Amino acid sequence: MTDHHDLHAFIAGLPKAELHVHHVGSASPRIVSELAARHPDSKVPSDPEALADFFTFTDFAHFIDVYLSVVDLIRTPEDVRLLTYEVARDMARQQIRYAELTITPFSSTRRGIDERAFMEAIEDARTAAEADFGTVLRWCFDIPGEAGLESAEETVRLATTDKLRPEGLVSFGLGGPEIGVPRPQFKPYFDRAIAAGLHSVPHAGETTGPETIWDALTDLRAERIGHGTSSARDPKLLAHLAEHRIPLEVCPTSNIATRAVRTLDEHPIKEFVRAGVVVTINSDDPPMFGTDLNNEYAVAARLLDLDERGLAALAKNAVEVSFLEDAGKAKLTEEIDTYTSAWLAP
Ligand SMILES: Nc1ncnc2c1ncn2[C@@H]1O[C@H](CCC(=O)c2cccc(C(=O)O)c2)[C@@H](O)[C@H]1O
Ligand SMILES: [Zn+2]
Repeated sequence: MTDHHDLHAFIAGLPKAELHVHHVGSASPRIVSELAARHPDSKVPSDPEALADFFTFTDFAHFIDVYLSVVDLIRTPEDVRLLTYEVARDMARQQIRYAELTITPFSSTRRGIDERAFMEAIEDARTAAEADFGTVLRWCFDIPGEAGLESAEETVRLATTDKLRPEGLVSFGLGGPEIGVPRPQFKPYFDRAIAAGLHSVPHAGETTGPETIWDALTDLRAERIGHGTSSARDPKLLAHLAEHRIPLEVCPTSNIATRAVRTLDEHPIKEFVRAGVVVTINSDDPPMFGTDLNNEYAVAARLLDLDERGLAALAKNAVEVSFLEDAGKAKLTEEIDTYTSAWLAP
């Protein structure tokens, strides 16, 4: 029988991949303070206690409001580089070896950051982070759906224009509120992104019902679903996800923080696994939700009653369904196996 403490230590050292985590949403209090000090007119508090209070949400709309006030702290290419590089440092401390970071370039270009300088800043941070911390980063550019089709056009343009498209870009997403923002209207933009070789990974069924997830599959040709929480209400959908091996990017603590799910014990992750759906564990906007990826693995261990082997299997799921190249996948999978065997050796 593994005790609780040992399992936490195991998770902390386990090499991991994260597939659903937002760029701005990963700004830790340390990073926020640094940005707030550069831009003292911002309404974001820099004191950690006041920040924890600021990061307590009444509902999803309130969360997006607060999220945008942190977006407002990112004003120059240097801010973008600092944020990206420091996020990678925080990831490396948790043994995150690979991450697909969701970036909303529209939010930065519409606030006046030059598009080329933006791309250079994230790419420079990516290269430096890999060299300095050993964490491999890839990008998902997402449309902030509520900002309308203008944001969709701008995002797909930035993602598919040869002179702009960053080397690390692997996928195309859709985020923000779902209520009142039907998915099918984004089909032409996803078609263009997919034609340019990007993978489709929209958020769906986080704050709306299973129909949104069907739309994401049918119209946006989703290869993985961000959250997909409400699929638990549709057995046919669960069977479809399982049969076609469409993974769900599950973010348990996020769902509680934004009030998409009432309590962790009511989280449907167990139903997903029971239905044979591939699940991956993710942190979404970790400092805003008072969590990190290690804590999300601990939550998953509790909800799914997992031991070390079960946790290693979850970590390997994420590697397998990631958009990392095959050699990188094989290397990280082997690292997970080696670590787990060494940990369990008598
Ligand atoms: N749990 C989440 N679920 C969904 N999305 C999440 C989650 N966490 C973080 N996001 C991010 O929030 C952004 C939302 C930004 C947005 O709605 C908006 C609307 C109008 C104007 C502007 C602007 O910038 O001017 C932005 C998304 O693109 C996404 O990357
Ligand atoms: Zn998300």
